Amino acid sequence: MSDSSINLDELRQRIDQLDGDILRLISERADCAQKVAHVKLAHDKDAVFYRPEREAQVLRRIMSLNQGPLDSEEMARLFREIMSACLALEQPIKVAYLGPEGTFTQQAALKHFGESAISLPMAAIDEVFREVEAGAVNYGVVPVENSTEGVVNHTLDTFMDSSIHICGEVVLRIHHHLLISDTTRRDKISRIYSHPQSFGQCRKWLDAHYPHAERVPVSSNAEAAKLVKTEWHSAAIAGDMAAKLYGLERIADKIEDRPDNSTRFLIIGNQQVPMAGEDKTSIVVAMRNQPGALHDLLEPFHRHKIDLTRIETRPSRTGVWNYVFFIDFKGHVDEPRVAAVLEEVKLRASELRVLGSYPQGVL
Ligand SMILES: O=C(O)C(=O)C[C@]1(C(=O)O)C=C[C@@H](O)C=C1
Repeated sequence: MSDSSINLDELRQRIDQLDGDILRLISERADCAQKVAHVKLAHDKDAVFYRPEREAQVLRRIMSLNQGPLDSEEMARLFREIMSACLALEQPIKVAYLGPEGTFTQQAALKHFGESAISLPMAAIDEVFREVEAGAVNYGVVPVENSTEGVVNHTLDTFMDSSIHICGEVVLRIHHHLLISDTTRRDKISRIYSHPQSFGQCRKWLDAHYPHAERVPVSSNAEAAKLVKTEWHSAAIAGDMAAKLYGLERIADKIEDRPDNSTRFLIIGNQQVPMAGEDKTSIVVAMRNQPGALHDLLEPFHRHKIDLTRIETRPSRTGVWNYVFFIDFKGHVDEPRVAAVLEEVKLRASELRVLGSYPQGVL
């Protein structure tokens, strides 16, 4: 036996030993989570099992303890899955997302809740809201803004008619690929299907590589991938999940014009989330139509040194809501300085609603 094979055997024995230890520790952890569930139920028969603030703390702690060789994000992803399985033991979590299957929103849902969550596709954003409001699912996931294409107006508009809370956020790096099926003639591609936002995100690449192909907008990237299965002269722009789901081949990878192309998704639910330590708050404010309204609204944030991360204006759909602003800022409503700012804003606005305070996306 050569030296290298002795080493290999020894190393594999060590790995077997470690796997046994990891297995025992994960089982012990799962046992603890089950006990946590009993404690929660003993206090409240309608106990809430999913705790976004605790999950964010667990993942941040793992990332700060990690010393390699795996990188911290990779390590956090492994713990994400362990926690997801532990939560499923407490209560299987149902999550509605903007479908169909294979969309980036499904990818975001799984990134946030882990693979043990039961994810259910919905045909439209308002359907995701409705399912959560009706209690048919525990949580929902909807896209809210893309770094290249901007805000998803439909999501913001739906918040105006809903009493739902934001419980979390997740940011997903969006990589688009050009996909074909096994029957596609790759030298004869004359039609490309995708979602309008994805066409927007890959405009320059398409102009350079397929200037003459017809660009056909469809309701989702997954739908685009599905259509390509049956057409020999068509391709689709979609992500990894859709490619795998429909067994398509990637003939060009990462064709988005901006390498940092990412989409932010919101987790919506019926629960208010306690402070995690690094939180964000989203509010919607209606101001009367008068000069200086926006300045009046923002001035208290500036004075209390609160960091705004986003502000969007949407047309009001009722008489009362003249100007409607969606504002995100760092901090939690339970922090005194945030509570003070909101008190001031309330005096200046015709309407103020806190959509939610929630942990800043960790992964
Ligand atoms: O700490 C809790 O409340 C738990 O239920 C345990 C646990 C975990 O596995 O760490 C599981 C699910 C919750 O969402 C948060 C954390």
